[in-house]
Amino acid sequence: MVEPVPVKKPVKVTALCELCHSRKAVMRRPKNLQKLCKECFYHVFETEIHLTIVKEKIFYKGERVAIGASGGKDSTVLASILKTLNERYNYGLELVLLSIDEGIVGYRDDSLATVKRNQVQYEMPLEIVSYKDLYNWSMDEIVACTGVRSSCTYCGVLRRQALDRGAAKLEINHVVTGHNADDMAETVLMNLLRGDTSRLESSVNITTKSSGSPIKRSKPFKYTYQKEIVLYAHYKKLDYFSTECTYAPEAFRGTARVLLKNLESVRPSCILDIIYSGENFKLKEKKKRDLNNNKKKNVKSSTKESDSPNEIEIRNDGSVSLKSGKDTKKDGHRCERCGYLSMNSICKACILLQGLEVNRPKVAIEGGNTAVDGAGKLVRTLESLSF
Ligand SMILES: Nc1ncnc2c1ncn2[C@@H]1O[C@H](COP(=O)(O)OP(=O)(O)OP(=O)(O)O)[C@@H](O)[C@H]1O
Repeated sequence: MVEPVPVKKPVKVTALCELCHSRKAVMRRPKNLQKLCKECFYHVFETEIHLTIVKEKIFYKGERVAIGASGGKDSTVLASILKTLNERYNYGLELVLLSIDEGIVGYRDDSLATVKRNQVQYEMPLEIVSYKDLYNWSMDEIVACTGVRSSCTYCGVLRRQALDRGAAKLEINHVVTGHNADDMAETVLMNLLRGDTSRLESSVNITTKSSGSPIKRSKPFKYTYQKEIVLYAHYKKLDYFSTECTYAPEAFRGTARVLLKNLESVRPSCILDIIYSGENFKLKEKKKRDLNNNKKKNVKSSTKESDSPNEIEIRNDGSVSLKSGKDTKKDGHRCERCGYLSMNSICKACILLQGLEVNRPKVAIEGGNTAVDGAGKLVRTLESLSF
């Protein structure tokens, strides 16, 4: 009997890193599928963020900067990398962690514990500002009053102001957040799909400001892929909190996220390409005016003009948008209710809070959770808000 010839298994050639050509590649870089070793990945990841900071002139030497620290992966990597770059390139920044406690039991209390550990790990001071102290409402109470569906709108408006107020308390004029390229591309897609061309134009700015506020907000991760942030945090063994917020993500953003993930899987560069398209989108002046006029017609529920300059718009997907009205003032004006800087006579946070106050006794009497999911109920809730 003839012995079978042993089949030689092909020798597995381990891929070498495409940058250093000497170390073993351990990953395919999500942005361009390049095979890289860990060290080269750290190098390109950190250098690209440094180049964005320099090119966009995000900081000036000696600036005091507050890092919006939620304890999640993005802001934890942001704190870690700003510490590294600040030391490596001598930016001369004074970095402070600024956390907002929205009052979401079982979520924010746990993530704040992470930020407190980060405070020690990165040797940065930490300031915590809570919704309850600022607004006398926690997010849990707000959701009990208005329902889950609009929670992101309330939380977003209140958080932006809370970050500004926290920074002002620290006498800091610049807040950086961990918003990344995926977040940017999602926002562009959402505005595009809604036909919200006026927002589309400004949604890709790397530095922004709330109306009337002296505090800048920047996004050093504007061109940084979420998957790379996760890989960096993983390889560097950073201490971060990975649980999703208890309340559902903004409904339409979730849809845009799924769409973006599908697009990314067939063409990784599409995230940057979408941002690039957003950056080059410019409205003609006449179009801008026409759009503003058309928007007024679409408003389903509006505040009394004499009482408040803002309007609430309920979109088809059930999400809520606050729009600036006619009574717009110049920078440096203060909200008539809370006294905080605002371009309108009443700031967006106060508009929302006033509506909530009307419903607070009802929630207390019913003693239960009035949270509702349906867009119809949300519309009724908003219609019942009086200003
Ligand atoms: N409670 C908070 N306190 C301070 N900053 C916050 C807070 N929540 C969000 N931010 C800032 O806004 C950025 C974007 O927040 P978002 O809610 O989209 O979370 P995310 O994409 O999961 O980010 P992260 O992973 O940092 O939590 C965060 O990276 C952080 O800089």
